[in-house]
Amino acid sequence: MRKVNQICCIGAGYVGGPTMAVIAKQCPEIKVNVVDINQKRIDQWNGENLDELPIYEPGLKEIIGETRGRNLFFSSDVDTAIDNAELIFISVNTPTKTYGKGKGQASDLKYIELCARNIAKVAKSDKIVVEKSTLPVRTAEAIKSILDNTGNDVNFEILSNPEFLAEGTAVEDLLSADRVLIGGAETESGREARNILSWVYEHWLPKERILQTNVWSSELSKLVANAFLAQRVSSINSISALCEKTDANIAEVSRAIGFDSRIGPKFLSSSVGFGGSCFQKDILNLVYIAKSFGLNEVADYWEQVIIMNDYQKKRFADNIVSTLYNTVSGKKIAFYGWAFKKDTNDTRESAAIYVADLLLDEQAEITVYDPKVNAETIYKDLDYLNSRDPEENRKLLTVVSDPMEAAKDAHAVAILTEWDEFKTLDWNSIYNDMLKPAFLFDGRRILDKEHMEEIGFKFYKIGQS
Ligand SMILES: NC(=O)C1=CN([C@@H]2O[C@H](COP(=O)(O)OP(=O)(O)OC[C@H]3O[C@@H](n4cnc5c(N)ncnc54)[C@H](O)[C@@H]3O)[C@@H](O)[C@H]2O)C=CC1
Ligand SMILES: O=C(O)[C@H]1O[C@H](OP(=O)(O)OP(=O)(O)OC[C@H]2O[C@@H](n3ccc(=O)[nH]c3=O)[C@H](O)[C@@H]2O)[C@H](O)[C@@H](O)[C@@H]1O
Repeated sequence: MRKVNQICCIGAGYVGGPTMAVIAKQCPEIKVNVVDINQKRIDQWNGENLDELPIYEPGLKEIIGETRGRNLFFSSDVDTAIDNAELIFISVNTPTKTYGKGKGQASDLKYIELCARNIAKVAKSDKIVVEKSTLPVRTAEAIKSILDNTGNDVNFEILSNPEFLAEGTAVEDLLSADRVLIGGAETESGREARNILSWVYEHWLPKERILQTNVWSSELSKLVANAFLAQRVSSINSISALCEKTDANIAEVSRAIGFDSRIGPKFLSSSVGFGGSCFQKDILNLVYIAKSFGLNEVADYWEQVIIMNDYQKKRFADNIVSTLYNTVSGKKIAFYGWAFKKDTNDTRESAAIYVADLLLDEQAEITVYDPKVNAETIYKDLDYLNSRDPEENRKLLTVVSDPMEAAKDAHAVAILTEWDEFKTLDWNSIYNDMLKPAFLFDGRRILDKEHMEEIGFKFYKIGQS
């Protein structure tokens, strides 16, 4: 079987960086070039200080330390990397469109198309092009058409190889993936290409976990996997609202249903709402695709997952306002956490952004503490919503590097991210430093209600009355 010596990955982001680092670690004989047009990001990947990589993921800096300069290279020289590689991963962003047809729902494929055109322009020898980005079903057709019609008469084989890692556990997820999915054409060259990609993963994963399908099943499965995962979160969050009205406890309900092996215990933690760059984007894309085929009932069914998630974020913010005597104007509210989940510095679509925005509309004064997210990112997230002048955002919201400072003289503390360190804060001191009554809103269910009430807090925990 043919093997490959050089791999290139276009896109050095949350997927490209960790995925290629793990491939480089597990396949020392393969040279892996990760390229990006964002020079700043490349410089950060190449930086001396491994604590300042552009992406924070547990275990990542150790792997970068081991492989960078050995068989893992980061560069902005996209063309040379394409030219040298036999296998090219496309791992660029595919955000929701913000303009034109499909605005607000369809995926924006302009970066994908640019990559395809770049490959077509540069390639002088046969290439296997791998869709690593999450793409609408049948995108491979468009990529193939661009490559075949504008190329230099070389043969391109397109594979779909969606990524299933979750942020915060990316390295672990890559090293012991539940499965790797490879979709390819049912032709001799298609099968050969699939086997070559499978060989890369077989360096560390058992062959039974490497699934091969046709391209369209692979592309669609990625959207469906995210839709099913998000649906579980919205389902349990819908029930959290009911628990708060009925004295049932969402943790007990989750546990009780999760014991059923057909349901299973994972992804049943009620929260302030799911965030992250992909759940919402991928479901909206699924909704758009269904609509474009006239499948309106299918589209409505999945759209409800997003509607429920928006409701959960709004419910949390509304509850803060109504509990604080129906006004938060001029009141200091401390936000613990801004990232969309623990162990990542990623804030894309984080529930915290939307909760903050709703409270800022009510003229609250918010002070944010997050162990991994900086002020620049937080302001960028808020400004992006365009709800008020950027100066107003900076006036009403401050960012601090100490949780005690955030809580000082606050009317309320709200937990937006489940960082482990929040569980062991000195909650007695926090209580003492706050105005009374001191309100505590646990949007991640990480604190013990009885204990917090013993300290003196007026405590609200999502999914529990
Ligand atoms: N973030 C995650 O946990 C996961 C993301 N995905 C999917 O993977 C894809 C990438 O996501 P992320 O890594 O989070 O995005 P990201 O935004 O972190 O990284 C994408 C990178 O691609 C670069 N880029 C864009 N166009 C380029 C071009 N023409 N040439 C070279 N570089 C270019 C950008 O500068 C950026 O650094 C998306 O389709 C996403 O849906 C899939 C699984 C997990
Ligand atoms: O395509 C993607 O981008 C990735 O999306 C998710 O990964 P990620 O968004 O990084 O993180 P998750 O652990 O799935 O969490 C997503 C959101 O749901 C929330 N969540 C998760 C689980 C849960 O029980 N409750 C809950 O509120 C999290 O706090 C977070 O805000 C999927 O889990 C990955 O398999 C997928 O590859």
